[in-house]
Amino acid sequence: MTVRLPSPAAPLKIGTRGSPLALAQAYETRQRLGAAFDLPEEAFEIVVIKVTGDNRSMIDADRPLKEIGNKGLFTREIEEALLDGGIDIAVHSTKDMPTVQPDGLILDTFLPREDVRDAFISHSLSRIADLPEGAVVGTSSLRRRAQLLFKRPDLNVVEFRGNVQTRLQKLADGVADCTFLAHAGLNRLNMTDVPANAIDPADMLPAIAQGAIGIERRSGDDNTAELLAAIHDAPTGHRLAAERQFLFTLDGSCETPIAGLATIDGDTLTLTGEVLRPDGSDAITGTRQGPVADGAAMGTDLAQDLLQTAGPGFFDWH
Ligand SMILES: NCc1[nH]cc(CCC(=O)O)c1CC(=O)O
Repeated sequence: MTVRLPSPAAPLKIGTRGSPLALAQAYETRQRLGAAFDLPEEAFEIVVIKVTGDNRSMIDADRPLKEIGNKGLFTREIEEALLDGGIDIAVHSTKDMPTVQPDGLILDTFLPREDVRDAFISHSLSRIADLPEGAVVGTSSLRRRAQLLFKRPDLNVVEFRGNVQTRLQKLADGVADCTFLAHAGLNRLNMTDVPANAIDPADMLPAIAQGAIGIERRSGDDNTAELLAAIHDAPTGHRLAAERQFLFTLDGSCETPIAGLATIDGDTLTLTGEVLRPDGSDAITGTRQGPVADGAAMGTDLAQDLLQTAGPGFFDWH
């Protein structure tokens, strides 16, 4: 089959949320598709879709899965547009995506991954270890909160809601001594003036799929599948298969903060995962290593192992 290319008369409709980060990700997708098939910008139409999550103050992929995870708070309207044919593809931060897609939709295209690390943001300090006893940390991420309290029970964690700009303003106002953001977001928005220092994943394991743009399509749409195959990054796909299968298998314990990261070195994939009690009183980590193609099986195995170690009481915290 020869692929049918979009054109200015019949553009490929790219659906996205309207936030600056979401738009930057949609533009990157358009740019990569344009370059792969030598197409002008006008062969693509960016369709901005307002989503339920955008009306809420606490948008964060690190919320408990029970709150957002498989309800797809951020994605429902976009997925409806995709199913309706109002758009042809949907561009997402994979970190915000449920591990299971609605019937009729497939999420299997991933762009080359950006920086996976969290960034430490502070006007006066450069790393977590610099925080004085009792320092105030601003974050609404359950994961970051639990990870920090696990290592530093002395810290005072306060809620930091809203978008990147709002959170940075709070920091400038002195509401907290530091905050945290995914470094990928800062990079994609070219926010070079933000006082950010990348944190080693050994010190703060990132969220599943952090830094990875994922593109969703209709399952029967073979032409679009063929277009997307040209921009899919296989190593990123293998890493996310491991991380997202780990998350999927943990799904039953949906109130718990979860972190995970897969890396590839030659033919070997290494998956590290972490589950924590939300108050940071306990954390369990583990690692699996194996052939790149076995990532999903390693994700299942590691998750089952951590659940076993955690035992039934681990996730009862309230
Ligand atoms: N929680 C919202 C969200 N979803 C994706 C990113 C950053 C980009 C990415 O990880 O791909 C962010 C912001 C953040 O966590 O600082």
